[in-house]
Amino acid sequence: MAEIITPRRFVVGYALAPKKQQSFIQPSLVGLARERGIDLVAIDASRRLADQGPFDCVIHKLYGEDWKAQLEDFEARNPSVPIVDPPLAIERLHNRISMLQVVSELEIPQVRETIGIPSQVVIYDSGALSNSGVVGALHFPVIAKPLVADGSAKSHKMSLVFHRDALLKLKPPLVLQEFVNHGGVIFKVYVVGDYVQCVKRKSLPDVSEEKLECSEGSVTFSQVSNMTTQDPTEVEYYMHLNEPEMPPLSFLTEIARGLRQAMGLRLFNFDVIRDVKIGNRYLVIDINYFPGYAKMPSYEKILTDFFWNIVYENKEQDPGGLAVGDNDKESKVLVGNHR
Ligand SMILES: Nc1ncnc2c1ncn2[C@@H]1O[C@H](COP(=O)(O)OP(=O)(O)OP(=O)(O)O)[C@@H](O)[C@H]1O
Ligand SMILES: O=P(O)(O)O[C@H]1[C@H](OP(=O)(O)O)[C@@H](OP(=O)(O)O)[C@@H](O)[C@@H](O)[C@@H]1OP(=O)(O)O
Ligand SMILES: [Mg+2]
Ligand SMILES: [Mg+2]
Repeated sequence: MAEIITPRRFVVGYALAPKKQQSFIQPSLVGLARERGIDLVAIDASRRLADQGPFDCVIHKLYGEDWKAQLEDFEARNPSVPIVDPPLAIERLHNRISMLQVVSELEIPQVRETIGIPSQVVIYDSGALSNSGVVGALHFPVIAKPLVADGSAKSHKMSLVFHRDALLKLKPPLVLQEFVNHGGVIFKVYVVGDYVQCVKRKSLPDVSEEKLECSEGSVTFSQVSNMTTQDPTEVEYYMHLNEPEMPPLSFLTEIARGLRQAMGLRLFNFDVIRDVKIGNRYLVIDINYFPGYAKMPSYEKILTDFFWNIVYENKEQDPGGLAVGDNDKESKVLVGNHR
């Protein structure tokens, strides 16, 4: 009698905060993954991880020592199950200094375009805010960013500071980063393993020397690139978003590859601005772990391919089952507008 071989199914366990789960785990993603033999299963973070599963891969974006300990325990018991990504590697992105350090250390060809980070200083205590030795070399305006980037609303609250005296009311620990005029547009570069996609987003408008002189103190803002508006006066602004040229794809791909390797991370995005004074000078200003992928066109296919590659590569040698779907290992790059 002929033997019936049932295609092997894989389970990707996900541990995400409720808001992230709602935006990322869309029925369209769950459905496409299911068709390719991958079941996405929620992990209950309030229960012991090692008691859940079995999983062929774990993806996660949760903070705190408890969760880290859960992952360590799980890894010790299931050494062959990939955890995407290692908590230690993710932690580098929870501090805005260590986050950008890796950009300064990138070793990529910089022939026509160059990459760097804005000048910045870290401030641990209020005294340093009035210390010329610390803030004296900064060119204003500057952006004051909370040092810690832990996903809280507080960690996204920033101030654009026009003059030195306005620094005194800020609450350390923070990073003072020079504001670089960049034409009001940022490029968000999404990385999913080998895959790279760049979208344009709204940013803060440029600050002219005249505006700097007549502006007082500072203004606060939060997550400006995620803001949508109904205001008709901004319609014109949005139309201009289509105008700026994208950075060259090959250049962004090189940066993405360099960052991926240096950080040991597969799921992240980075924000890039182009210095208006030096047209081919690009600056990385932010790197985010497991960003809002659902805002990326075709995210379902991109993420399903990613999961498939991980579980298939891991189980290729496994005699216990037969995998389904196609294994597309090619690195892809796509450029488009924010949907
Ligand atoms: N050095 C800079 N020069 C000019 N604009 C900047 C600079 N740093 C930040 N910005 C602007 O401020 C916004 C917020 O900064 P940043 O990306 O560091 O914050 P975030 O809260 O971590 O953002 P995200 O929501 O992407 O995590 C940027 O999207 C950009 O519009
Ligand atoms: O949902 P989360 O809480 O993870 O929010 C992340 C948000 O994704 P979302 O669009 O799904 O809200 C990201 O947006 P894009 O860069 O893709 O625009 C970015 O703002 C991250 O910094 C946020 O992560 P956090 O820094 O707060 O940890
Ligand atoms: Mg950002
Ligand atoms: Mg960020």
